[in-house]
Amino acid sequence: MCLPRMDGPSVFGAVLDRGAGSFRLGPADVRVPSGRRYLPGTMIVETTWSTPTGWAVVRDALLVSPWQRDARRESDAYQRVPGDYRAARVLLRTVRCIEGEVDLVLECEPAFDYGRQRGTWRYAGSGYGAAECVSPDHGQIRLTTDLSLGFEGPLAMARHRLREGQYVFCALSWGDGAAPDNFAEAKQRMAVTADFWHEWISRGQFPDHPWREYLVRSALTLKGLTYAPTGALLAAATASLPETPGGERNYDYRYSWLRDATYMLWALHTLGLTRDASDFYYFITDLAEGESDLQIMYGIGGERELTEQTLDHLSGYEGARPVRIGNGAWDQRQHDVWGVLLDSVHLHTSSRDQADERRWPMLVKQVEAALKYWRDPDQGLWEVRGPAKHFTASKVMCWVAADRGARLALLRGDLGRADEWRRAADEIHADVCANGLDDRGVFCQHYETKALDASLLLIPLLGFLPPDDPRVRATVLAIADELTEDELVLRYRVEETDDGFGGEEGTFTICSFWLVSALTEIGEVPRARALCEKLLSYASPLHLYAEEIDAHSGQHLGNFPQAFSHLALINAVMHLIREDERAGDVEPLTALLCGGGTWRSSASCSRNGSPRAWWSRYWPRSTSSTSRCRTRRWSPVPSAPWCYP
Ligand SMILES: OC[C@H]1O[C@H](O[C@H]2O[C@H](CO)[C@@H](O)[C@H](O)[C@H]2O)[C@H](O)[C@@H](O)[C@@H]1O
Repeated sequence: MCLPRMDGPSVFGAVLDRGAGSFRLGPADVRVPSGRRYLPGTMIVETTWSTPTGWAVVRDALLVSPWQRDARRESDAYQRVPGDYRAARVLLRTVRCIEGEVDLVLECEPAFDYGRQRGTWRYAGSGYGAAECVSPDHGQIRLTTDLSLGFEGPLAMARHRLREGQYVFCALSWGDGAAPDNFAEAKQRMAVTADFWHEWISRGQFPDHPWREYLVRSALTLKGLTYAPTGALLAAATASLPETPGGERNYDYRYSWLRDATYMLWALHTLGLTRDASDFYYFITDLAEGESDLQIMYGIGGERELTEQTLDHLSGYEGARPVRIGNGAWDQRQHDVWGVLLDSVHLHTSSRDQADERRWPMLVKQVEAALKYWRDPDQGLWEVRGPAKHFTASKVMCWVAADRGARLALLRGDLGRADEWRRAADEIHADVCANGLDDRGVFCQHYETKALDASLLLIPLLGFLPPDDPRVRATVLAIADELTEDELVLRYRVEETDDGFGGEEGTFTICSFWLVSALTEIGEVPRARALCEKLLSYASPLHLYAEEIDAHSGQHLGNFPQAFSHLALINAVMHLIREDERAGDVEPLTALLCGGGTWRSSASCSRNGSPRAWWSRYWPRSTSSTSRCRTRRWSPVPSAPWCYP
């Protein structure tokens, strides 16, 4: 747990070193729970314990509260428009004994500043139920409980025999967070938090399908990675969980990458969850105004410098060192950055038929940057720390910037720019097709290699070429056959790519889910379905995914939960569900998404803001009603013949 923000220094960091702070509430004599789950549709975790004497259920939640209209504005005040709820700055834990009796123990041992500083406990008030732990340099945290607390050095403890039907709570609060005073209030505030999550998730449109729960959990996870005061979206909730057991590929992902964030919005859009997008665009617009070049990533408060350092006092997860915070990629040049932003804005703008005027100058700058730099080498979307290369995927993304820029310019009636950017897009397209292929007709990692790279699975997904193009088919199948371990996809072969680090890495989950989508696109549906089923079988018991999977052990590797994996899961699963609909297995999802049982005109499809399936954005499928919707949408923009009728 990191305070006061998700990118702050940890207070409980035992995952990276047993001495770096921990907080346990559970049975005294059992360490492994019988089961864990999220309460459906929420971010409340429920852990069930079986002990020799009875059963207990623990619920944990970061509380969300209705916004207090008279709330004081603080230094970390909202930069975005406040909604009805805000983070309450309280971690609430409740315990109920459901059978027999359970000896309960609470052990709270904070270690501030990534374990570098111990605090001092003292009681707050006249009883034993409230205490605060004060650190010399890092503020304080408070514990409020209906148990009786005592202190053993840096450890606050409570012991209690809980009998059937009894319940207790404890709340950890910080900043201006106000903890509940008693169990009744705790229960009520847990219910408000559940309401918040239920309200949010019910804005989405989820197909009635056996895989629905994977979609719901992925969407909630992406929402959980939102930093509401600024609109920033985090790549993952952790730092330095290793990509190789015992290895050195340990990075801090508690930042906002443009790439990760805009792909997150793409996935949420697919499910009809579009409202979070505008906050992120305002976040980026603020940053881009006054800056000549947009960075590839920012701190979640908009910080520009994210200098990497190692925390050598920490032993690392299962000994994987060094532990890194900050991220050395922050000042890299990665040429996909303009394309991901333009694609995302284009998707959201065209589905709403409205554009934000303030955003346009910022977007113009991004297209111009893509056109200025696309001929240069870069570090690529995998952020390699070896020499810059002419990465094929980066050039494709520059094409995306020009292509989406041209479409947006046309929507605005800016015919001059639309024409100029269309011609630039065609030039980049031709360059990629001339230099990015090997002699088999397979797209390669960069212009001077024959190595494969899973980022090229984006070619059909972003509409650079249609899925029935032989080069697309050859690339997708080459990756499926040659860049996999036990069918799961590597982002590249580490021995063929100088990424600046040693050692192996696991298969990249985003790439495996991209392969599901790409195989579906090229018509290899049984293979896509088998891979998707396999990937879903690797989900953690809470349906969460880390960045990577070890293909041999199934172990999740890297930071956790990782937005990349979940956003790609959403798009892969929706690809296959659409195939089911096309085969007539289930009610057409497209009809559900457009808000009724029958298709309306393309105009109503877009005007009511309903999300047309993202996969149908670029190429017509002659028999589907989606293509009617799409055909009308795209027809004014002149481009490659396969894109438009
Ligand atoms: O490959 C080395 C790089 O690995 C990390 O980057 C990866 O995570 C990013 C956040 O999800 C993602 O945007 C990127 O595409 C991934 O390759 C790490 O952040 C980099 O510092 C490191 O160089």
